[in-house]
Amino acid sequence: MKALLAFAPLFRRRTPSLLLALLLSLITLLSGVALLGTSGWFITASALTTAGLAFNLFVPSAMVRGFSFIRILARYGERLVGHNATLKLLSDLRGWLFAALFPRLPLPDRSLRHGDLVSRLTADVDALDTAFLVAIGPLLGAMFIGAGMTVLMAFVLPAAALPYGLAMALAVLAVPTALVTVGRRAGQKSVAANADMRMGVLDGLSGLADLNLLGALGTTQHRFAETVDAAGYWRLHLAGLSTLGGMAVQLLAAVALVATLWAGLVALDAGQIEGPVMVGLLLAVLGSFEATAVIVRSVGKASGAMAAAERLQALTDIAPSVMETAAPRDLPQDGTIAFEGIGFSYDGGAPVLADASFVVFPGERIAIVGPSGGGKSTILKLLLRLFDPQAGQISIGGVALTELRLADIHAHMALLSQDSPVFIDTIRNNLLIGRWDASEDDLWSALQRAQLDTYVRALPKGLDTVIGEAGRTLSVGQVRRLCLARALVSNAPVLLLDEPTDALDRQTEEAFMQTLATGTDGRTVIMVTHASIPEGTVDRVLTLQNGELTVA
Ligand SMILES: Nc1ncnc2c1ncn2[C@@H]1O[C@H](COP(=O)(O)OP(=O)(O)OP(=O)(O)O)[C@@H](O)[C@H]1O
Repeated sequence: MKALLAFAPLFRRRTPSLLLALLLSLITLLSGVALLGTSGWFITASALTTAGLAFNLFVPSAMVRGFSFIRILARYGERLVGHNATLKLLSDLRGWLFAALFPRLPLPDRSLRHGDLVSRLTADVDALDTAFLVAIGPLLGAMFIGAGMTVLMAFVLPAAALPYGLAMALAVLAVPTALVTVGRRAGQKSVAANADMRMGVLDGLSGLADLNLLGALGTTQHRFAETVDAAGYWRLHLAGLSTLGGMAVQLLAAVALVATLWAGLVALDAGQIEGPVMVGLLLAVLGSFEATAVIVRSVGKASGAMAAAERLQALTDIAPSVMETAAPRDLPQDGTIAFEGIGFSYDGGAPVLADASFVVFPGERIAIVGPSGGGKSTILKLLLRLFDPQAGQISIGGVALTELRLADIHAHMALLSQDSPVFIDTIRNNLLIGRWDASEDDLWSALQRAQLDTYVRALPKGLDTVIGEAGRTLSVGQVRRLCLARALVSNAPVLLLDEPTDALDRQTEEAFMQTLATGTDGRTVIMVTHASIPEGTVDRVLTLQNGELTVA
């Protein structure tokens, strides 16, 4: 519940629409109760009146028609306004989540696998955005109807007011509270099992070929079946609780009905109430309990929403790997990058860098070589300020990275990482991510420097060819070259290239090195590589060994 309350500010932003939806839902419920009450009174009164001569048929029949008309319109309006507010809430929640997520990337928690993150980004957000519509709204509506009916009873049939009020309070407050308390664990387990199921599907699909080749498909299927069984078990558990809750509410409705009938008959005998009014009241009592049936159905959703809120909140508990400075300085004109006495280890583990230093002047091209796992890619991550070093300082033009805006640092340096992604989109749009206002000529020039222009020109749709998920319609080497072209399209004065020639054949690798020597338009280049570097490609080669950098 505390986690759910943490999202109150987001709900508050949509207060007017949510209040309107609540008002319309109240009108729907009230007209439903009034419709039943009036019908009961009308039918009984006309049956009791001889030949209907002394009874005015027109007023009650107009009321019945009026209430049913109001009910239809109010329900339609409630759905329209409520769903509109929910969709807006959905976009607010997604915005909140991405804003919370970005400063925490790359996530340190390795247990948070891709599928689990997808689950949080989709199912958990969905469970939370409908919390008002399916849980909070109906609960408030039923409370209002219950209170209103109790007041009405106090005037018309005082003896039934107390039992009715008690039964209603139990149905609206005690039953849902008990269900939420008892169903809390099942709600959490159900949300977690659903997330596991989603992870199983995503992992299974992406690793299907390997699992097949390794003969591990059976084991994976078996594990997936267990996850599905667990999800089914907890869902059944929640459904069972919901059924029990429904039974409890029906029982309370029966108690309220019998108490009203009892008190009504006594009052009728004493001449304190008229027969048609008593029948109308009885039907209104039945109608008012309809509002509580929705709550019971919603309790499962409410438990799910609470568990989802906890899982989303847990993301914000992860400390961001770097903190943005409160008073940032502007990027200096001088683009000299200084890496001075850097000591770094991941999460307090073994040191990756120890007293590593180098300086790159604007327009210089340097290569960093060294053994695998030595920390070369880590240097690029530190330059982008994805992590802060524990010792030493990294600066641009004499200003420490910690004093600059993260957005400025990221605009200043374009990265081609070992796992740079391509998106299910056209080649053009994949390139435009580098610079959204790049011209057609800029795109072709970058493709040519990345040695991909001949291939793209031969495609029937050229730049507008859609590449599949994760670039499936391209070879690994072509994906690398496309990502390289994207980095070249960007206007960033510094290019950080992590194994840019990885997966390229010898000929393309040599051509790329040539491009690097002549086609980087005077930009600063810091390249991490295992490839052999032809003479004249870079100004300096640094070797990273045992956490220290030396000139090769
Ligand atoms: N996010 C991370 N969390 C914890 N340890 C990490 C992380 N990233 C890298 N490491 C570890 O830090 C060390 C240096 O990794 P890094 O990727 O910088 O090496 P590298 O020299 O680029 O290797 P390669 O040439 O194989 O790409 C390795 O031991 C690696 O396991």
